[in-house]
Amino acid sequence: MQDQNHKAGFVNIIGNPNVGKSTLMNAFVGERLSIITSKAQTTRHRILGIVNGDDFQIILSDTPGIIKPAYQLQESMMDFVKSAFDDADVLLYLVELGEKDLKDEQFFNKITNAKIPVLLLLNKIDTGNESLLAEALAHWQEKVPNAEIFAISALKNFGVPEVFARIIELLPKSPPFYPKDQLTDKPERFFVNEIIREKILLHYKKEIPYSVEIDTEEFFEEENIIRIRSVIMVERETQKGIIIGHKGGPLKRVGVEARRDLEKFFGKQVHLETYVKVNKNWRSDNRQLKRFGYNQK
Ligand SMILES: Nc1nc2c(ncn2[C@@H]2O[C@H](COP(=O)(O)OP(=O)(O)OP(=O)(O)O)[C@@H](O)[C@H]2O)c(=O)[nH]1
Repeated sequence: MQDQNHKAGFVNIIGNPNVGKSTLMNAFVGERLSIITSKAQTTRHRILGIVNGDDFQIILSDTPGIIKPAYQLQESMMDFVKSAFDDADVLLYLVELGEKDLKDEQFFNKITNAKIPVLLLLNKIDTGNESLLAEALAHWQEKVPNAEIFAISALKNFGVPEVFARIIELLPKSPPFYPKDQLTDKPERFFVNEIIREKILLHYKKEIPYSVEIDTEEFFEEENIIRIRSVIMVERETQKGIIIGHKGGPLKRVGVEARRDLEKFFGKQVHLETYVKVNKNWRSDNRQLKRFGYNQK
């Protein structure tokens, strides 16, 4: 049954490059032990992450292109920008301490005229002192009178919980937009592990899949490609030989098939590197089990 009090909505993060958007995302997500999605591309927003709680779902996205100089903006781009402002339930305008320059007036006017709540997050306050902070607060209050201002340090997680709480207050009552059970606690690496594991289940005899754990050590997204390095962990040297197989053929097949599925899943080209490592008796080691998410105690 749907909880009548459930809240859900779209929160759009805007701001100049390098002001700390990703760091803020990580602070939100880390704190709630929630998820970052598979960077789902929708027509209007680029979803950065979804933070789920029992009674809320925050869908965070940013608006690429919005801060580019006006001369680069084409008509269609302006529509895009407009829709980003209209569709969001809350706007997070991220600035950093010391930043004053408003490079794009049109964009700035959209913020000051926004019909939805604007939270102006003054980030990186750990880099300044009190007088700089006071000056910045006064500056932004005057420039964006419709905004609620929060002084934060995304890196040090200072002020972030307060922003988080305020966002939840501002979200409209709504059922979740994305399935919560499928997304909670499952970062991108989890999906990578699952896809590789599935191929191992398909291609090896019974006992092997149960001795295997996948650990994705690297997940690095570039503009056109995602570079992934995953370890296939086994308990014994003999299992390593079986996984690699005759002239490496079976392992190669796992890699090729997993990569194909990963490309479908992430909607992007994937470079996947897999290697096999013996981790003696990992299944009997509590610390290891916890690391792989089996033992939550
Ligand atoms: N001192 C300090 N540094 C921060 C803080 N937040 C972010 N940074 C740093 O600022 C730099 C840029 O942070 P990102 O989170 O990558 O910024 P971004 O806005 O996502 O950058 P783009 O995606 O390139 O637009 C990194 O070196 C961060 O470590 C903060 O609160 N304090």
